[in-house]
Amino acid sequence: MRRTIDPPSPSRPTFHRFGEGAVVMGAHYANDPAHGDEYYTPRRPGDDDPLIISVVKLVFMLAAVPFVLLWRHPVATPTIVVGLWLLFFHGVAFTVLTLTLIAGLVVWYWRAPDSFERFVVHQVRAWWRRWRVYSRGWSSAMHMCGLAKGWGAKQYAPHVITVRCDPHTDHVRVKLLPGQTSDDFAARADALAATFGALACRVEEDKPGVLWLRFVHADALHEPVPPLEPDDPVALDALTLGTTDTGAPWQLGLPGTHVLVAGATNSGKGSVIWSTICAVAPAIRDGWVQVWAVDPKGGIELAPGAGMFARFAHEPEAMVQLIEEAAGLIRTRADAMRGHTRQHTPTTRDPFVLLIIDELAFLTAYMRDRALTKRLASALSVVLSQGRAAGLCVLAAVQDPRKEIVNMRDLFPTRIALRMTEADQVDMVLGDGTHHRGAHCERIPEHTPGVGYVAVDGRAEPIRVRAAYLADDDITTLCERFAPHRSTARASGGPVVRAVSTEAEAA
Ligand SMILES: Nc1ncnc2c1ncn2[C@@H]1O[C@H](COP(=O)(O)OP(=O)(O)OP(=O)(O)O)[C@@H](O)[C@H]1O
Repeated sequence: MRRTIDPPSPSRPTFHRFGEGAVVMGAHYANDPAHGDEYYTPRRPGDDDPLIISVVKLVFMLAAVPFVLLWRHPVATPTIVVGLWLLFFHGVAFTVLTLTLIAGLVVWYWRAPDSFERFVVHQVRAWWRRWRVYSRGWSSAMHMCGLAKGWGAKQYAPHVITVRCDPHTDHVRVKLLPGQTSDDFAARADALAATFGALACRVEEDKPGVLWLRFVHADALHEPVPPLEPDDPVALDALTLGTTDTGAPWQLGLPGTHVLVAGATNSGKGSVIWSTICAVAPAIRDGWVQVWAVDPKGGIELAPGAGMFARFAHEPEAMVQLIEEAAGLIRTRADAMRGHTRQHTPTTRDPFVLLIIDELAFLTAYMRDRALTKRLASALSVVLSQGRAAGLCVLAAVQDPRKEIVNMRDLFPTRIALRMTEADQVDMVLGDGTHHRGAHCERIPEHTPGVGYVAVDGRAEPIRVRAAYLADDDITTLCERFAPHRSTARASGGPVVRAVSTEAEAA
């Protein structure tokens, strides 16, 4: 016959020592195999609290309910609370109107998050930043940065006109004090950035007496830009090569200019070259743009794209020959154009030529053969001085922009400065005063290759950009998609042969 043991009263827990049975709180059965499996019913802590503690706990639990609801139902809870509050204090009509407005905002955010962000989130952030940052401490910040002025007993600070925000930058439009110039602010840019807790402050003149202070809080160019799908048909005067730090596309025009890309080793000069080739690729396929490529680094950088090139040379003699050919083409075109037109129009019979020279300094300064150097200098001066009108654009990369290395620097109207080793190289590339106006190329981190500054016509301040990056696979894909038909370009140091254009083929 089985013996039963009555459970003890829950209000009076029984404790046992190990060996005698399990020590548990609450109902207990002795660990006696003769009476079946041991079990116990654990009691929740606090069951035996005095009344006052239980009441306090209950109050805390009730106070936590709204937070728990908000946590679990972040949209429904505030909607119901706001709805009830409106209904109670403002009546039905107002409640319906407000809830409709809120629902409209929710739908806007859901259907078009980009425009919602631009017109609502950024606007609210701008109001907040203006009130919190650019109003309260503004005068004292200007004073501390040496940008306030005194007249008699009074002190004056520049006036904030507008504040705009995007995810990375605060744009503050400021009216200068009499006697101030944008250079005064540019000289204090680092101090302004530190005062307002920004990574950098860029100063841009808006109109006389008014400027924009761009306080950069996060680097919009931190992440690499993936390869960009080229426009088809190609617009040669607005090729998209990457992105600017405002998120806008970085566009470059080739007709009527030559482009110099300067940057230390591994600064990403190759990415500017490949982004340009990618942007003109559909026109290469269609035959009205040709790429002639010169790669003094033994063909390593440009060889993967040889299938896209009408000419390709990487041996000293062949490279000089190729540039002489370009000079010859320019002379022929100039003869044909004289008296008819002043600007070349590209066609498949007479295509626009993009002459790419990777590491120009090798050709101009480091080539040992003096005869070749002389031939090169003469051909290059024709190409750079007369090529623009004749439908030829030189895109050249250089590591060292010093005058003695690139003595033809001034013949490149468009310049791109990537990461540099020294601050004084910036003005050599982008022009006097650009470093002072914010093009701090020596501060570009090594881990962001492809980031640089570009001087833009009509704007005193350089813009910060990042070129799209094409990995080897992307270049292979590009060649497969856009190589011109029956290209006869060869990756060799020997003579190079013109690619057959579509129109010429048809003929
Ligand atoms: N735009 C870019 N975005 C991300 N990574 C890049 C970009 N451009 C280059 N890189 C990376 O940086 C490395 C060096 O780039 P690249 O060869 O273009 O530099 P470079 O300036 O031409 O150097 P060098 O003068 O030594 O030839 C590349 O292998 C690539 O990994």
